[in-house]
Amino acid sequence: MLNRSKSRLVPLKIGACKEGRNLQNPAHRIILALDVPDGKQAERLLSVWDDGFRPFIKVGYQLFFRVGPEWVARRKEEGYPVFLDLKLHDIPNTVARGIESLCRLGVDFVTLHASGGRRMMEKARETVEKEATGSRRMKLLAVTQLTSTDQQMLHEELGIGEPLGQSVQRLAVLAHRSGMDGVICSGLEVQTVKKATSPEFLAVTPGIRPAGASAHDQKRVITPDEALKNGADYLVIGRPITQVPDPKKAFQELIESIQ
Ligand SMILES: O=c1ccn([C@@H]2O[C@H](COP(=O)(O)O)[C@@H](O)[C@H]2O)c(=O)[nH]1
Repeated sequence: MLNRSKSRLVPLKIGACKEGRNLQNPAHRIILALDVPDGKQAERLLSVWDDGFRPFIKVGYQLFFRVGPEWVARRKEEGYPVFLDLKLHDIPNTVARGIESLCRLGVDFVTLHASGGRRMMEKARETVEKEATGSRRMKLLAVTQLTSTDQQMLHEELGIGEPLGQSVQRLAVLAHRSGMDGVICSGLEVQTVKKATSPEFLAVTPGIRPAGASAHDQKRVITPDEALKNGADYLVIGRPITQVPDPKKAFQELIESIQ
């Protein structure tokens, strides 16, 4: 439960996060994107793991705008590691104040756009430091270029002239220098990102597709196995698990493909 004894929500005990999870276990490297319309459907999906296993869950716009922070806080209370994928992007002060509110939920990861710039990211980092409880601090991940962006879109729609790989690398370096804990990038770019920053700098990779699966709207896709071989720390996977008749089986097959 949320502790409301003071005037604000007190962070809940963390069930698991990178430090608390055994990353030798491939199941702990998968982050399940809970892109479903409401809390009931999300809970039904999570209930397939009736053996006590708590997958790392990612809550994005669709679910968060429907269920709100209390639902997220409850999942933390139940022991789910939580990645809140809100991709914050605004003036530094507004992002910092938003981060301040999110820190109270005790979630593990939050995203913001690296293209918001150095000052925005630095202020976000200062805020999570200030709000940290004990050794526990929410981690900040900066989105480099969305995995739905390809070279043509980068040039023609976003007006960015540099090659896509170079843009990802440049934003990753900026994020690293601005105090971020890691980036969101494609599994195709992990080696470049780690080389340009540090091996400890987290590479969290969406756009994961088992061989032969539909890419949907993703452009820079890679198989789970290849992403891990490239050094990805976590694989974000949604539709290949959530949009199939047997999500537990799909999850299990993904794990087997990377073991
Ligand atoms: O660059 C990005 C940043 C975030 N995402 C999110 O990851 C999942 C991917 O879902 P799939 O169904 O496996 O494609 C989704 O929630 C995105 O919002 C991303 O794909 N790319």
